[in-house]
Amino acid sequence: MKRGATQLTGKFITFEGIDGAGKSTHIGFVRDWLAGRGKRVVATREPGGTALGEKLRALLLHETMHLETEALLMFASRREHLAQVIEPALARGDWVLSDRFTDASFAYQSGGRGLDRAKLEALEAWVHPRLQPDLTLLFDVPLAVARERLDATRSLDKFEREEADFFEKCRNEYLRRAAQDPGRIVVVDSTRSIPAIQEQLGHVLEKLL
Ligand SMILES: Nc1ncnc2c1ncn2[C@@H]1O[C@H](COP(=O)(O)OP(=O)(O)O)[C@@H](O)[C@H]1O
Ligand SMILES: Cc1cn([C@H]2C[C@H](O)[C@@H](COP(=O)(O)OP(=O)(O)O)O2)c(=O)[nH]c1=O
Repeated sequence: MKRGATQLTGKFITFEGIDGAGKSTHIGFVRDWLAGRGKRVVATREPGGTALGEKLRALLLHETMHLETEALLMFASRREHLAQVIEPALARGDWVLSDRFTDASFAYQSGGRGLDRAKLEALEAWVHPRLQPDLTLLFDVPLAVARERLDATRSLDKFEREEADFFEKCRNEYLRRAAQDPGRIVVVDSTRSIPAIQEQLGHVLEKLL
């Protein structure tokens, strides 16, 4: 994909879905799948992925703040992440796997919390006007399934403690975006078994090689 003046040769894959949908589980599989085919892979996450970004992540996940402050800090973390990690890796020809990217801001800050979508579009146009993921894997599960998986595993952060209605709205915004951009966003039915999902991921990845 052409991304403006700099020639970037690696591929950029993002992993999205509501909390507990299975993103972290499948990033490991995709990393191993690509490494097995000789690709150099950088696995990273948002918010975070840099020293500064991880500090912003700690604030974002644990402090109460104004909705616009939250959106701005998500994009501040992203700006640093692009400059320090994503763009240099793509320029080297590495594949970048990011646990969340800008679709998460639309799903959570706009879908979930109700921020005007136009404000996020403005931030997106500022922070990454030309770069979009080559592929976004949207792990989709009904809320009840995600909740059950999360409750079984870990203590919950600020976002994960939100009410059911919040996640329904996040999920709907993700699905709306997927319907609008089916060439980039692949919806993965994450209610299936892990091996069944991985078989689908293998087919999707083959097409990117
Ligand atoms: N398809 C699946 N079937 C059953 N359990 C799953 C599946 N995918 C993930 N899990 C489990 O659900 C929990 C949450 O998955 P995780 O990958 O951490 O989600 P996320 O990163 O999207 O929040 C983990 O314990 C994981 O092992
Ligand atoms: C990247 C991003 C994440 N988030 C939220 C979604 C998640 O609840 C939280 C952290 O994401 P995540 O890394 O998926 O959490 P975990 O490590 O617990 O699986 O940040 C946003 O609200 N907006 C964003 O732009």
